[in-house]
Amino acid sequence: MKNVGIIGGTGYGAIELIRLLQTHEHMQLKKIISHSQHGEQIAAIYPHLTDFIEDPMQELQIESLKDEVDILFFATPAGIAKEIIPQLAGSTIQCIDLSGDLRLGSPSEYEYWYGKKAAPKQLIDKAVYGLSEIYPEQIKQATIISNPGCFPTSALLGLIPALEKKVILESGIVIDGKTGVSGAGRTPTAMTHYSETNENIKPYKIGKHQHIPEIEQYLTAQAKEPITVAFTTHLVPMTRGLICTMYGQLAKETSTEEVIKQYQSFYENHPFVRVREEGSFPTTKDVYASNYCDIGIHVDQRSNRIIIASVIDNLVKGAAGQAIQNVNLMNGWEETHGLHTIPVYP
Ligand SMILES: NC(=O)C1=CN([C@@H]2O[C@H](COP(=O)(O)OP(=O)(O)OC[C@H]3O[C@@H](n4cnc5c(N)ncnc54)[C@H](OP(=O)(O)O)[C@@H]3O)[C@@H](O)[C@H]2O)C=CC1
Ligand SMILES: CC(=O)N[C@@H](CCC(=O)OP(=O)(O)O)C(=O)O
Repeated sequence: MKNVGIIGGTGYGAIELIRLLQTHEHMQLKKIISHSQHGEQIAAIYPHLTDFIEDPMQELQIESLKDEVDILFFATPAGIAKEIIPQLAGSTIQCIDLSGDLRLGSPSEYEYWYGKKAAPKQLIDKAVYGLSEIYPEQIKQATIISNPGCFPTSALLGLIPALEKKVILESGIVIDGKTGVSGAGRTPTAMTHYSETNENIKPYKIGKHQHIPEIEQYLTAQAKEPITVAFTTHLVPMTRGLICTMYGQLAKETSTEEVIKQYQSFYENHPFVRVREEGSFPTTKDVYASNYCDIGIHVDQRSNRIIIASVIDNLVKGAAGQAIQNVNLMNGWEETHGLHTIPVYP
Protein backbone atom coordinates (compact mmCIF):
# COMPACT_ATOMS: atom_id res chain seq x y z
CA MET A 1 0.00 0.00 0.00
CA LYS A 2 1.43 3.41 -0.98
CA ASN A 3 0.94 6.52 1.13
CA VAL A 4 -0.46 9.53 -0.65
CA GLY A 5 -0.30 13.26 0.01
CA ILE A 6 -2.32 16.01 -1.67
CA ILE A 7 -1.21 19.65 -1.74
CA GLY A 8 -3.90 22.26 -2.38
CA GLY A 9 -6.32 20.42 -0.11
CA THR A 10 -9.37 22.64 -0.32
CA GLY A 11 -9.48 22.99 -4.11
CA TYR A 12 -11.73 21.14 -6.55
CA GLY A 13 -8.90 19.02 -7.97
CA ALA A 14 -8.01 17.83 -4.46
CA ILE A 15 -11.61 17.02 -3.59
CA GLU A 16 -11.92 14.95 -6.75
CA LEU A 17 -8.68 13.12 -5.92
CA ILE A 18 -10.03 12.35 -2.44
CA ARG A 19 -13.25 10.95 -3.94
CA LEU A 20 -11.44 8.74 -6.44
CA LEU A 21 -8.77 7.53 -4.01
CA GLN A 22 -11.50 6.26 -1.70
CA THR A 23 -11.87 3.07 -3.74
CA HIS A 24 -8.22 2.58 -4.69
CA GLU A 25 -6.74 -0.62 -3.27
CA HIS A 26 -3.08 0.33 -3.64
CA MET A 27 -3.14 3.90 -2.33
CA GLN A 28 -4.16 5.31 1.03
CA LEU A 29 -4.61 9.00 1.67
CA LYS A 30 -2.14 9.96 4.40
CA LYS A 31 -1.94 13.74 4.28
CA ILE A 32 -4.05 16.57 2.99
CA ILE A 33 -1.96 19.72 2.93
CA SER A 34 -3.59 23.12 2.93
CA HIS A 35 -1.77 26.43 3.02
CA SER A 36 -4.91 28.39 3.90
CA GLN A 37 -6.82 26.06 6.25
CA HIS A 38 -4.31 23.76 7.92
CA GLY A 39 -5.54 22.55 11.32
CA GLU A 40 -9.10 22.47 9.99
CA GLN A 41 -11.10 19.32 9.26
CA ILE A 42 -11.84 19.07 5.56
CA ALA A 43 -15.43 18.06 6.35
CA ALA A 44 -15.89 21.48 7.99
CA ILE A 45 -15.38 22.98 4.52
CA TYR A 46 -16.87 20.15 2.47
CA PRO A 47 -19.61 18.46 4.56
CA HIS A 48 -20.04 15.76 1.91
CA LEU A 49 -16.73 14.35 3.20
CA THR A 50 -18.08 13.87 6.75
CA ASP A 51 -16.89 10.53 8.23
CA PHE A 52 -14.45 9.89 5.38
CA ILE A 53 -11.33 11.75 6.61
CA GLU A 54 -10.16 11.57 10.23
CA ASP A 55 -7.11 13.82 10.44
CA PRO A 56 -7.18 17.58 10.07
CA MET A 57 -5.44 19.18 7.12
CA GLN A 58 -1.77 19.94 7.66
CA GLU A 59 0.80 22.55 6.91
CA LEU A 60 3.43 21.81 4.28
CA GLN A 61 6.58 20.46 5.92
CA ILE A 62 8.99 19.21 3.34
CA GLU A 63 11.22 17.10 5.59
CA SER A 64 8.39 15.12 7.20
CA LEU A 65 6.76 14.64 3.80
CA LYS A 66 9.85 12.79 2.63
CA ASP A 67 9.30 10.13 5.32
CA GLU A 68 5.54 9.98 5.14
CA VAL A 69 4.38 9.82 1.55
CA ASP A 70 5.28 7.80 -1.53
CA ILE A 71 3.08 9.71 -3.95
CA LEU A 72 2.35 13.44 -3.93
CA PHE A 73 -0.35 15.15 -5.98
CA PHE A 74 -0.05 18.89 -6.57
CA ALA A 75 -3.60 20.21 -6.96
CA THR A 76 -2.29 23.76 -6.78
CA PRO A 77 -2.34 26.77 -9.09
CA ALA A 78 0.53 27.24 -11.53
CA GLY A 79 3.66 28.48 -9.79
CA ILE A 80 3.63 26.17 -6.74
CA ALA A 81 4.80 22.70 -7.87
CA LYS A 82 7.84 24.10 -9.67
CA GLU A 83 9.02 25.59 -6.36
CA ILE A 84 8.30 22.54 -4.16
CA ILE A 85 9.40 19.62 -6.35
CA PRO A 86 13.10 20.66 -6.35
CA GLN A 87 12.99 20.66 -2.52
CA LEU A 88 12.08 16.97 -2.62
CA ALA A 89 15.28 16.06 -4.44
CA GLY A 90 16.90 12.96 -3.00
CA SER A 91 13.58 11.40 -2.02
CA THR A 92 11.78 8.73 -4.03
CA ILE A 93 8.40 10.50 -3.92
CA GLN A 94 6.45 10.24 -7.16
CA CYS A 95 5.17 13.75 -7.96
CA ILE A 96 2.10 14.41 -10.09
CA ASP A 97 1.52 18.06 -10.92
CA LEU A 98 -2.01 18.94 -12.02
CA SER A 99 -0.97 22.50 -12.88
CA GLY A 100 0.67 23.79 -16.05
CA ASP A 101 4.09 24.35 -14.44
CA LEU A 102 5.94 21.60 -16.30
CA ARG A 103 3.87 21.09 -19.45
CA LEU A 104 5.71 23.41 -21.83
CA GLY A 105 9.18 22.39 -22.98
CA SER A 106 10.31 25.98 -23.45
CA PRO A 107 10.75 28.15 -20.33
CA SER A 108 10.21 31.32 -22.34
CA GLU A 109 6.90 29.97 -23.70
CA TYR A 110 5.79 29.30 -20.10
CA GLU A 111 6.78 32.79 -19.06
CA TYR A 112 4.87 34.29 -22.00
CA TRP A 113 1.61 32.31 -21.53
CA TYR A 114 1.55 31.99 -17.73
CA GLY A 115 3.16 35.31 -16.83
CA LYS A 116 5.38 33.63 -14.21
CA LYS A 117 9.02 32.65 -13.94
CA ALA A 118 9.51 29.19 -15.43
CA ALA A 119 10.80 26.08 -13.66
CA PRO A 120 14.47 25.21 -14.23
CA LYS A 121 14.86 23.55 -17.64
CA GLN A 122 16.34 20.47 -15.95
CA LEU A 123 13.09 19.98 -14.00
CA ILE A 124 10.94 20.57 -17.09
CA ASP A 125 12.95 17.96 -18.98
CA LYS A 126 12.62 15.42 -16.18
CA ALA A 127 8.83 15.65 -16.11
CA VAL A 128 6.84 13.35 -18.40
CA TYR A 129 3.65 14.67 -20.01
CA GLY A 130 0.93 12.46 -18.60
CA LEU A 131 -1.40 12.03 -21.55
CA SER A 132 -1.95 8.42 -20.54
CA GLU A 133 -3.10 6.93 -23.84
CA ILE A 134 -0.36 8.54 -25.93
CA TYR A 135 2.73 8.28 -23.69
CA PRO A 136 2.20 5.15 -21.55
CA GLU A 137 5.75 3.83 -21.92
CA GLN A 138 7.35 7.14 -20.86
CA ILE A 139 4.86 7.46 -17.96
CA LYS A 140 5.81 3.98 -16.69
CA GLN A 141 9.43 5.19 -16.29
CA ALA A 142 8.59 8.59 -14.80
CA THR A 143 9.00 9.94 -11.29
CA ILE A 144 7.53 13.36 -12.10
CA ILE A 145 4.35 13.67 -14.11
CA SER A 146 3.10 16.84 -15.67
CA ASN A 147 -0.61 16.14 -15.88
CA PRO A 148 -2.19 17.58 -19.03
CA GLY A 149 -4.61 20.48 -19.03
CA CYS A 150 -8.29 19.70 -19.42
CA PHE A 151 -8.77 21.18 -22.92
CA PRO A 152 -5.51 19.66 -24.21
CA THR A 153 -6.60 16.21 -22.97
CA SER A 154 -9.83 16.42 -24.94
CA ALA A 155 -8.30 18.09 -28.01
CA LEU A 156 -5.19 15.90 -28.28
CA LEU A 157 -7.06 12.62 -27.82
CA GLY A 158 -9.47 13.78 -30.53
CA LEU A 159 -6.87 14.99 -33.03
CA ILE A 160 -3.78 12.79 -32.67
CA PRO A 161 -5.18 9.72 -34.49
CA ALA A 162 -6.25 11.89 -37.46
CA LEU A 163 -2.73 13.30 -37.71
CA GLU A 164 -1.09 9.94 -37.18
CA LYS A 165 -3.19 8.32 -39.90
CA LYS A 166 -2.63 11.37 -42.14
CA VAL A 167 -6.38 11.92 -42.49
CA ILE A 168 -6.03 15.69 -41.98
CA LEU A 169 -3.58 18.37 -43.06
CA GLU A 170 -1.33 19.93 -40.45
CA SER A 171 -2.64 23.41 -41.30
CA GLY A 172 -6.08 24.83 -40.70
CA ILE A 173 -7.03 22.99 -37.50
CA VAL A 174 -9.79 24.72 -35.53
CA ILE A 175 -10.70 23.74 -31.95
CA ASP A 176 -13.88 25.09 -30.42
CA GLY A 177 -13.87 24.35 -26.68
CA LYS A 178 -16.65 24.65 -24.13
CA THR A 179 -16.33 23.99 -20.42
CA GLY A 180 -18.30 23.94 -17.21
CA VAL A 181 -17.60 26.40 -14.41
CA SER A 182 -15.71 23.98 -12.10
CA GLY A 183 -12.85 24.29 -14.60
CA ALA A 184 -12.11 27.67 -13.05
CA GLY A 185 -11.54 26.18 -9.58
CA ARG A 186 -13.24 27.02 -6.30
CA THR A 187 -12.49 30.69 -5.87
CA PRO A 188 -15.41 32.68 -7.23
CA THR A 189 -14.75 35.52 -9.65
CA ALA A 190 -16.88 37.93 -11.65
CA MET A 191 -16.48 35.57 -14.61
CA THR A 192 -17.88 32.58 -12.71
CA HIS A 193 -20.54 34.46 -10.71
CA TYR A 194 -23.92 32.69 -11.01
CA SER A 195 -25.74 35.67 -12.48
CA GLU A 196 -23.11 36.02 -15.18
CA THR A 197 -22.84 32.34 -16.13
CA ASN A 198 -26.46 31.23 -15.82
CA GLU A 199 -28.30 31.38 -19.17
CA ASN A 200 -25.14 32.62 -20.79
CA ILE A 201 -22.34 31.31 -23.00
CA LYS A 202 -19.19 33.32 -22.63
CA PRO A 203 -16.13 33.22 -24.89
CA TYR A 204 -13.02 33.85 -22.78
CA LYS A 205 -9.21 34.10 -23.07
CA ILE A 206 -9.56 34.27 -26.85
CA GLY A 207 -6.11 34.31 -28.43
CA LYS A 208 -4.39 34.08 -25.06
CA HIS A 209 -5.43 30.80 -23.49
CA GLN A 210 -2.55 28.96 -21.76
CA HIS A 211 -3.61 25.72 -23.43
CA ILE A 212 -2.80 27.01 -26.95
CA PRO A 213 0.98 26.33 -26.68
CA GLU A 214 0.36 23.02 -24.89
CA ILE A 215 -1.92 21.72 -27.65
CA GLU A 216 0.43 22.98 -30.36
CA GLN A 217 3.51 21.47 -28.69
CA TYR A 218 2.07 17.94 -28.62
CA LEU A 219 0.41 18.11 -32.05
CA THR A 220 3.74 19.33 -33.44
CA ALA A 221 5.54 16.42 -31.74
CA GLN A 222 3.06 14.04 -33.33
CA ALA A 223 3.18 15.51 -36.83
CA LYS A 224 6.93 16.23 -36.67
CA GLU A 225 6.28 19.62 -38.21
CA PRO A 226 5.10 22.90 -36.69
CA ILE A 227 1.36 23.05 -36.09
CA THR A 228 -0.60 26.10 -35.08
CA VAL A 229 -4.27 25.92 -34.17
CA ALA A 230 -7.14 28.35 -33.83
CA PHE A 231 -8.51 27.60 -30.36
CA THR A 232 -11.48 29.20 -28.65
CA THR A 233 -12.87 28.57 -25.18
CA HIS A 234 -16.37 29.19 -23.90
CA LEU A 235 -17.78 29.06 -20.40
CA VAL A 236 -21.18 27.36 -20.41
CA PRO A 237 -23.74 27.15 -17.60
CA MET A 238 -22.96 23.70 -16.23
CA THR A 239 -20.80 22.53 -13.35
CA ARG A 240 -18.71 19.75 -14.91
CA GLY A 241 -17.91 18.69 -18.42
CA LEU A 242 -15.95 19.90 -21.39
CA ILE A 243 -16.31 19.45 -25.14
CA CYS A 244 -13.92 20.25 -27.96
CA THR A 245 -15.55 20.32 -31.37
CA MET A 246 -12.72 20.28 -33.88
CA TYR A 247 -12.37 20.85 -37.60
CA GLY A 248 -9.53 19.72 -39.85
CA GLN A 249 -9.02 19.85 -43.61
CA LEU A 250 -9.07 16.41 -45.22
CA ALA A 251 -5.71 15.32 -46.60
CA LYS A 252 -7.19 12.56 -48.76
CA GLU A 253 -10.44 11.04 -49.87
CA THR A 254 -11.98 9.02 -47.08
CA SER A 255 -15.28 8.25 -45.37
CA THR A 256 -16.69 8.54 -41.87
CA GLU A 257 -16.81 4.75 -41.62
CA GLU A 258 -13.14 4.39 -42.57
CA VAL A 259 -11.93 7.08 -40.14
CA ILE A 260 -14.00 5.64 -37.29
CA LYS A 261 -12.39 2.25 -37.91
CA GLN A 262 -8.95 3.89 -37.76
CA TYR A 263 -9.80 5.61 -34.46
CA GLN A 264 -11.23 2.42 -32.98
CA SER A 265 -8.08 0.56 -33.91
CA PHE A 266 -5.87 3.39 -32.52
CA TYR A 267 -7.66 3.22 -29.15
CA GLU A 268 -8.25 -0.53 -29.15
CA ASN A 269 -6.19 -1.18 -26.01
CA HIS A 270 -7.17 2.02 -24.23
CA PRO A 271 -10.26 1.41 -22.12
CA PHE A 272 -10.94 5.07 -21.29
CA VAL A 273 -11.37 6.24 -24.88
CA ARG A 274 -14.66 5.25 -26.49
CA VAL A 275 -15.12 5.98 -30.18
CA ARG A 276 -18.72 6.31 -31.35
CA GLU A 277 -20.23 4.54 -34.32
CA GLU A 278 -21.24 6.59 -37.38
CA GLY A 279 -24.02 9.08 -36.73
CA SER A 280 -23.55 9.13 -32.95
CA PHE A 281 -21.97 12.10 -31.17
CA PRO A 282 -21.07 12.26 -27.47
CA THR A 283 -22.46 14.73 -24.95
CA THR A 284 -20.73 15.86 -21.77
CA LYS A 285 -23.28 13.98 -19.68
CA ASP A 286 -22.15 10.69 -21.26
CA VAL A 287 -18.85 10.97 -19.33
CA TYR A 288 -20.03 12.86 -16.23
CA ALA A 289 -17.89 12.12 -13.14
CA SER A 290 -15.96 9.43 -15.05
CA ASN A 291 -12.51 9.03 -16.56
CA TYR A 292 -13.83 8.44 -20.09
CA CYS A 293 -13.12 10.46 -23.18
CA ASP A 294 -15.84 9.85 -25.78
CA ILE A 295 -15.21 10.78 -29.40
CA GLY A 296 -17.59 11.22 -32.33
CA ILE A 297 -16.47 11.70 -35.94
CA HIS A 298 -18.03 12.93 -39.17
CA VAL A 299 -16.26 13.26 -42.50
CA ASP A 300 -17.97 16.20 -44.14
CA GLN A 301 -17.56 15.65 -47.87
CA ARG A 302 -19.39 18.92 -48.64
CA SER A 303 -16.81 21.13 -46.92
CA ASN A 304 -13.85 18.73 -47.33
CA ARG A 305 -13.41 18.72 -43.56
CA ILE A 306 -13.46 16.29 -40.71
CA ILE A 307 -15.53 17.19 -37.65
CA ILE A 308 -14.47 15.57 -34.38
CA ALA A 309 -16.24 16.01 -31.04
CA SER A 310 -14.35 14.93 -27.93
CA VAL A 311 -15.90 15.10 -24.44
CA ILE A 312 -14.43 14.60 -20.97
CA ASP A 313 -15.23 15.47 -17.39
CA ASN A 314 -12.77 18.30 -16.72
CA LEU A 315 -12.22 17.24 -13.10
CA VAL A 316 -11.74 13.53 -13.85
CA LYS A 317 -10.09 12.72 -17.19
CA GLY A 318 -9.15 16.42 -17.35
CA ALA A 319 -7.44 16.39 -13.92
CA ALA A 320 -7.73 13.99 -10.95
CA GLY A 321 -8.77 10.85 -12.87
CA GLN A 322 -5.98 11.07 -15.41
CA ALA A 323 -3.54 11.80 -12.54
CA ILE A 324 -4.56 8.51 -10.89
CA GLN A 325 -4.43 6.69 -14.24
CA ASN A 326 -0.83 7.91 -14.54
CA VAL A 327 0.05 6.72 -11.03
CA ASN A 328 -1.42 3.32 -11.94
CA LEU A 329 0.87 3.18 -14.98
CA MET A 330 3.92 4.38 -12.99
CA ASN A 331 3.45 1.63 -10.43
CA GLY A 332 2.58 -1.23 -12.76
CA TRP A 333 -0.99 -1.47 -11.45
CA GLU A 334 -4.02 -2.09 -13.64
CA GLU A 335 -4.52 1.16 -15.59
CA THR A 336 -8.21 1.30 -14.71
CA HIS A 337 -7.72 0.76 -10.99
CA GLY A 338 -10.00 3.01 -8.93
CA LEU A 339 -11.39 4.55 -12.11
CA HIS A 340 -13.56 1.89 -13.70
CA THR A 341 -16.90 3.48 -12.87
CA ILE A 342 -20.05 4.08 -14.88
CA PRO A 343 -20.57 7.81 -15.57
CA VAL A 344 -23.22 9.42 -13.38
CA TYR A 345 -26.44 9.78 -15.36
CA PRO A 346 -28.70 11.69 -15.75
N1 LIG B 1 -10.59 22.49 -12.22
C1 LIG B 1 -10.27 21.82 -13.31
O1 LIG B 1 -11.15 21.37 -14.06
C2 LIG B 1 -8.84 21.60 -13.68
C3 LIG B 1 -7.80 22.13 -12.94
N2 LIG B 1 -6.51 21.93 -13.34
C4 LIG B 1 -5.41 22.50 -12.60
O2 LIG B 1 -5.31 21.82 -11.34
C5 LIG B 1 -4.87 22.72 -10.34
C6 LIG B 1 -5.91 22.74 -9.24
O3 LIG B 1 -7.14 23.21 -9.78
P1 LIG B 1 -8.45 23.41 -8.91
O4 LIG B 1 -8.45 22.47 -7.80
O5 LIG B 1 -9.58 23.47 -9.84
O6 LIG B 1 -8.18 24.88 -8.35
P2 LIG B 1 -8.75 25.50 -7.01
O7 LIG B 1 -8.56 26.96 -7.16
O8 LIG B 1 -10.10 24.98 -6.72
O9 LIG B 1 -7.78 24.91 -5.89
C7 LIG B 1 -6.42 25.17 -5.83
C8 LIG B 1 -5.99 25.06 -4.38
O10 LIG B 1 -4.61 25.33 -4.29
C9 LIG B 1 -4.33 25.93 -3.04
N3 LIG B 1 -3.60 27.17 -3.26
C10 LIG B 1 -4.06 28.32 -3.79
N4 LIG B 1 -3.09 29.26 -3.79
C11 LIG B 1 -2.01 28.67 -3.25
C12 LIG B 1 -0.71 29.12 -2.95
N5 LIG B 1 -0.32 30.36 -3.24
N6 LIG B 1 0.15 28.26 -2.38
C13 LIG B 1 -0.21 27.00 -2.09
N7 LIG B 1 -1.47 26.52 -2.35
C14 LIG B 1 -2.34 27.35 -2.92
C15 LIG B 1 -5.65 26.23 -2.36
O11 LIG B 1 -5.89 25.20 -1.41
P3 LIG B 1 -5.35 25.30 0.11
O12 LIG B 1 -5.55 26.69 0.56
O13 LIG B 1 -6.21 24.32 0.82
O14 LIG B 1 -3.91 24.91 0.07
C16 LIG B 1 -6.65 26.12 -3.47
O15 LIG B 1 -7.90 25.71 -3.00
C17 LIG B 1 -4.69 24.08 -11.03
O16 LIG B 1 -3.37 24.24 -11.42
C18 LIG B 1 -5.59 23.97 -12.23
O17 LIG B 1 -5.17 24.82 -13.25
C19 LIG B 1 -6.20 21.16 -14.41
C20 LIG B 1 -7.18 20.58 -15.15
C21 LIG B 1 -8.58 20.79 -14.86
C1 LIG C 1 -13.45 27.68 -16.82
C2 LIG C 1 -11.97 27.86 -16.75
O1 LIG C 1 -11.47 28.92 -16.43
N1 LIG C 1 -11.25 26.81 -17.05
C3 LIG C 1 -9.81 26.84 -16.99
C4 LIG C 1 -9.34 25.44 -17.10
C5 LIG C 1 -7.86 25.36 -17.17
C6 LIG C 1 -7.21 24.59 -16.11
O2 LIG C 1 -7.71 24.46 -15.03
O3 LIG C 1 -6.08 24.03 -16.44
P1 LIG C 1 -4.59 24.64 -16.23
O4 LIG C 1 -3.99 23.75 -15.25
O5 LIG C 1 -3.97 24.54 -17.53
O6 LIG C 1 -4.70 26.08 -15.79
C7 LIG C 1 -9.25 27.68 -18.14
O7 LIG C 1 -9.84 27.67 -19.22
O8 LIG C 1 -8.20 28.29 -17.95
